[in-house]
Amino acid sequence: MPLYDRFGRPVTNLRISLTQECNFRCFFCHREGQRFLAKNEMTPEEIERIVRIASRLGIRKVKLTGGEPTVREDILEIVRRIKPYVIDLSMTTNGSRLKELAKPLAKAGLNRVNVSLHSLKPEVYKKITGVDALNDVLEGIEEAVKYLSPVKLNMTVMKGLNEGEIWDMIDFSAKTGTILQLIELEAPREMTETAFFRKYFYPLKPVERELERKAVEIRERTMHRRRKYFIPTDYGVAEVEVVRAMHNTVFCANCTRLRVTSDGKFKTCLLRNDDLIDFLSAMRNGASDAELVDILKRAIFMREPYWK
Ligand SMILES: Nc1nc2c(ncn2[C@@H]2O[C@H](COP(=O)(O)OP(=O)(O)OP(=O)(O)O)[C@@H](O)[C@H]2O)c(=O)[nH]1
Ligand code: SF4
Ligand code: SF4
Repeated sequence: MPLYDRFGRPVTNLRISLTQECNFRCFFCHREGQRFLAKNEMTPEEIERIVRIASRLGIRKVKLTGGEPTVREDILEIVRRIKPYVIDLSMTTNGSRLKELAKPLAKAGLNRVNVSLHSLKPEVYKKITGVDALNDVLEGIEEAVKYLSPVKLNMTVMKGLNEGEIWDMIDFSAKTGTILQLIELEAPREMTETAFFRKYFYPLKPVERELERKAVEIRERTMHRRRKYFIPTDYGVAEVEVVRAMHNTVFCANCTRLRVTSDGKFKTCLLRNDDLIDFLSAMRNGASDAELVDILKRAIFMREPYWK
């Protein structure tokens, strides 16, 4: 049985940032909301221990994130160590190393991947990510579909950059047998009035209306109450999920996630930074499992919906 927070939300997912390092330089990167660069990374043993403890409290879904998780040399060991405690073990990646890693990751126990793919145009891709890696990523996706299905493609939609590619991307996802996630740019409250946010924010509500009109079927996930649209294309039916978090009270009311920063702190919300609870120091100072359970429970108690 999972634990519930004060707002009646079960906590069933752990999103673990393995590193803040990344081989890309996306200009809008939020690094899982971790504002300060941390070099102090958890070891595979420490990651395994916190996953084992969380699994005892009903947290059986784990997502590995970053930075870029595959830049860690010990990524296969990490996956191998935590898989025994996890039902759904997934990773969010930029896809640049998937061509060589998809098969070994699957063998180590990874179930699925989400790959960032913001554009199919090499020049736009480079403008967004800072690297000329579109071909590598496309090859990585092809490999991932063989071993880590279902593969989700994450497209953060930004005004003036890639909003004109949404329908091409829907075709591409049908063609490749992947699921497309259209993601609205998001930021904490204090940043929503910045020139940067105003410049790139592209609201997805109108796109959702169009998807609604074209869909042959619509399903709703319990997680965030996100809607998934089944859209007919020339290549078969595409599955399109919309991630629209900004000012979305329903999204937050159905959030079941707890985050772990790369330097071993629980983080209760992507958009908050006043909510960090250090467990790694306690672990390194000899804390017992029972003490770590208490720290985890404290983090769950602190959780609250960001948009209320
Ligand atoms: N505000 C908010 N945004 C989120 C949250 N989870 C994911 N997102 C957004 O969705 C993007 C893609 O998330 P992913 O890491 O692919 O994970 P996911 O799609 O949520 O997870 P699965 O569907 O279970 O694979 C992130 O970069 C965020 O912008 C969340 O809990 N809160
Ligand atoms: S690939 Fe991901 S972690 Fe790396 S810079 Fe881009 S958004 Fe950030
Ligand atoms: S409370 Fe809302 S903003 Fe915070 S992590 Fe959950 S869904 Fe995201």
